[in-house]
Amino acid sequence: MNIKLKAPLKGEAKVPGDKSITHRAIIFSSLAEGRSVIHQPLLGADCLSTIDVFRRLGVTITVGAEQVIIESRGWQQFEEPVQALYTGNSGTTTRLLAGVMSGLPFRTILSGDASIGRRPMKRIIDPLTQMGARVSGSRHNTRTPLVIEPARIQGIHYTLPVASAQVKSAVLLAGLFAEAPVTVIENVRTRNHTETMLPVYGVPVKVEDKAITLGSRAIGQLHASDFTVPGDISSAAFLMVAALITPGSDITLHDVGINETRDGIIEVINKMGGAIEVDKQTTTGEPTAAIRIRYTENLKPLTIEGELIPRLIDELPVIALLMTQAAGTSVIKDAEELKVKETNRIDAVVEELSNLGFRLTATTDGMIIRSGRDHRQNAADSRGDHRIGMMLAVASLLLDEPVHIDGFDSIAVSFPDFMEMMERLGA
Ligand SMILES: O=C(O)C1=C[C@@H](OP(=O)(O)O)[C@@H](O)[C@H](O)C1
Ligand SMILES: C=C(OP(=O)(O)O)C(=O)O
Repeated sequence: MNIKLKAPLKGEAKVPGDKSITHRAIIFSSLAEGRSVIHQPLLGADCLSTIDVFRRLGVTITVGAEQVIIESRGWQQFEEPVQALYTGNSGTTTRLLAGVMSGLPFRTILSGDASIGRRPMKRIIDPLTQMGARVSGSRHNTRTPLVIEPARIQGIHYTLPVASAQVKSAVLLAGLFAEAPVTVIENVRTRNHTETMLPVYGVPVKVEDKAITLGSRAIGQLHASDFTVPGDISSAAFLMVAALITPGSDITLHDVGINETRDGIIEVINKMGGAIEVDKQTTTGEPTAAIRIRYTENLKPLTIEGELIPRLIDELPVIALLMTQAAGTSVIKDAEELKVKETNRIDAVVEELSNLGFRLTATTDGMIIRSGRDHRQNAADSRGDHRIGMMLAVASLLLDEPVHIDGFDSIAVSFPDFMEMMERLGA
């Protein structure tokens, strides 16, 4: 697709629902007996993959534009599937559901697309196996398809070897079925939606410093509940960066989730001197805000590393683009995890933006980003990765010629209305 976005961006918008939270709301609602309504869900392809899996287990799920209604007879009434369960392009679906399936009384097989087939699964197979789950993967237990046999799940005290909310959540979800308490220790904090949402669905969770604990057989306390999903800050990030880098822009994004484990991009924009105003809303559930962003000249370069990285992991491709507009050299460190996302996002960002003339160098754990641009080609490849596709579309705001982006339809994974929203804001 040929894309040339023009600015300035003006006006107000509401970004789609949070992907991580929508996945979890679908999972908890499907496991619980009764009727649950998810308000303002994300209906991107990844969340539809999670819905599809539970439909195959016999859960009735009605998808509307503003809400998803889940009517379940509870996990004990799930039907044994007669096919492998397809998880599409979604790492969250694959890893979280491996935890869930570990506790079910029948055999399941989880497999996804080619990208999922390249992503590491040993990180969940190891702790699940230690819990007594019978999970095996292809290629010496490192990849999908995952074959999961019924087993008695034991308690565990597990320290996460990688900062991953998906691994933490896989252990906690299997832990719902465990015969003894389950504790996960995370030395670097990752997104906390599993532990903050479980109590809404009736399951008490003890969070003490770095330790997250569930009681034994906690699944017994799970009940149906309604849930309102806030806007996804990871989707808002593309619009925020678009406005920051295009002269004359001034936009306000409403109802953006600003959970403290997800708000790293706000810290980055502030430290770079970007014009951002965060107006916190008083809500009972997830914290949200209206975020106003204006074009900013003379952005300051920045080095980001350490505990900040998990708080903005999915925003790094578009943050790297933002850093090309700073007056000096910026550095992203401690971000090796980018190599195992939908694609190797260190290589994808550095190579695709370098092809467009921007000045980036890959390092072992991130990248170095310099200011300025040499004119190069106007063709780029999303590599089948939604976040790379949208980052490249935002990059077109900085170019004179349209950019041809291969595989742009991958954006449907997390932000199907991205182009419509950009147009509504004047792009
Ligand atoms: O738990 C989640 O919902 C997610 C966790 C993160 O992955 P990791 O746990 O692999 O870091 C993130 O990149 C992904 O988009 C969603
Ligand atoms: C990494 C991502 O998602 P997942 O791991 O669920 O495929 C993402 O959305 O950027």
